[in-house]
Amino acid sequence: MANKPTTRDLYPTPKVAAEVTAYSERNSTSLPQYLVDYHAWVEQNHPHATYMVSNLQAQSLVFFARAFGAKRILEIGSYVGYSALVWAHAVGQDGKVTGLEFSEDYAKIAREALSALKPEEPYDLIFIDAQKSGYPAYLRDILAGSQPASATRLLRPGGIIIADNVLRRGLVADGSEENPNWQLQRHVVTAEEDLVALREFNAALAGDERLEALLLPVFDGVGFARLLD
Ligand SMILES: C[S@@+](CC[C@H](N)C(=O)[O-])C[C@H]1O[C@@H](n2cnc3c(N)ncnc32)[C@H](O)[C@@H]1O
Repeated sequence: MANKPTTRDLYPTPKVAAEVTAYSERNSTSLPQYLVDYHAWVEQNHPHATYMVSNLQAQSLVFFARAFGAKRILEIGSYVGYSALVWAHAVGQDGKVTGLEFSEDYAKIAREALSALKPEEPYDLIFIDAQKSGYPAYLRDILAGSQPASATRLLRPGGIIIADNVLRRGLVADGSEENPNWQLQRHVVTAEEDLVALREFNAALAGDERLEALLLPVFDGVGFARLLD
């Protein structure tokens, strides 16, 4: 019996993959026009526009947030606020979104900000989309800050963690030189320390008994976890 096709067999050329993405975007619930316009404006005016999630990924984030019933969202890594606006759209007027973004010495500032956060109510969803080498520390801080007995938890029981870019063009799973992205992307997109940190993060997500985890090979790799306690 033939094996099920892999992602590469399913979308074997960049053109097919682009058509599939555009088709999926058209056949998913639309984003409001102001979000699409803001994304396009950032693409035209900011040098690091590729930092942003795509519009299709934004559509998926809105869907997940609403399906999870998330009303209070913490985002680590906001850049110029596109995904924060997307979360705000997802949660609506009675929701709350907190975005963390650094200027200098970011990891330290963000970790301090994260540790200093004492929300009146725990968050329902935490989105990690910041400096990749910090992912294991963010996860440790989230778990330490969400102890079952604690009166001021960061993430509620049953709360969701979503982490972006956890596969880094496949280099996290296959960091060998045979991976064509090794030459192409390694020095542009990611550093070896990022790959090491992302492997540690993915293993921690899957291995922690307080979490139920799912790593989806969509976009640049999206890690999901549900906090059980
Ligand atoms: C991939 S971009 C975020 C993109 C944004 N989530 C979006 O989709 O529109 C990552 C951002 O995280 C910021 N950053 C990196 N490490 C951070 C940290 N430890 N705390 C807060 N912000 C951080 C960077 O300045 C950068 O703007």
